[in-house]
Amino acid sequence: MIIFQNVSICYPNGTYALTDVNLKIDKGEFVYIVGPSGAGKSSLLKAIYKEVDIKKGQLFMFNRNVTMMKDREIPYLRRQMGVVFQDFRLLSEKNVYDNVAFALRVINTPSREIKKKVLQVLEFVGLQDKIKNYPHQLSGGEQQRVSIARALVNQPSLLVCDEPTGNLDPETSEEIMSLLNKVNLRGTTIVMATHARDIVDRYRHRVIGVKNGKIVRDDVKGGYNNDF
Ligand SMILES: Nc1ncnc2c1ncn2[C@@H]1O[C@H](COP(=O)(O)OP(=O)(O)OP(=O)(O)O)[C@@H](O)[C@H]1O
Repeated sequence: MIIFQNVSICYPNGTYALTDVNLKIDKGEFVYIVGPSGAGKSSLLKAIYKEVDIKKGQLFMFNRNVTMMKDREIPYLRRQMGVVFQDFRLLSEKNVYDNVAFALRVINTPSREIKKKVLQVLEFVGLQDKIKNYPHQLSGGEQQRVSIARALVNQPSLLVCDEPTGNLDPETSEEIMSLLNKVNLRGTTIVMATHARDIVDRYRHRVIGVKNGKIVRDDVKGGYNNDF
């Protein structure tokens, strides 16, 4: 599903965030990206959702070479994935229903289909009773559920999560993790950058360690460890 071949990423100011990264992620996998602050975890995710250019190497996604993809093609690629951030990034002036529906409206989905899909996904994340609430009327965990619902409403095969539990207390983080596990069990591939040692140790999945822009470990069902 995702193949990095000797990928390097360099920001406009000359900082190399990834150098010569080789990585293959198969359909259906759940992969943690771990590593110290500034290691390149978010940059690796940004390469996947095409927010940064690839300086060197090749990136293949969904059986396509997307390395030099034209800007106008990027929205079509992004429709095949959902992205979840630490800070939720909800639209504060829209209620739960409209935050989720927005993702479908921008691609001109018929309104009857929007209603069906939005209600289904909100039930899946357990927010069917809060559809009229605004983000400020929700807890952090509920806001993250809305952002997961928004990421999933278009039924993507890939979910990219950048520190999805970074702003949540341990108990709420557990709830979000069990939701993400449920998503993965339905067949969605998940790539998740995290600093949450407890979570990586408790919900065992493949662990990729990044340090100084390089992959330094890749363990099947590994724990967090300190020595990356
Ligand atoms: N927009 C940018 N412009 C220039 N350099 C950047 C930019 N974004 C990140 N960097 C640099 O790229 C490197 C990798 O950053 P990245 O955000 O990918 O790390 P990270 O592992 O996600 O860190 P954290 O755990 O703190 O979020 C760092 O040296 C960072 O300073």
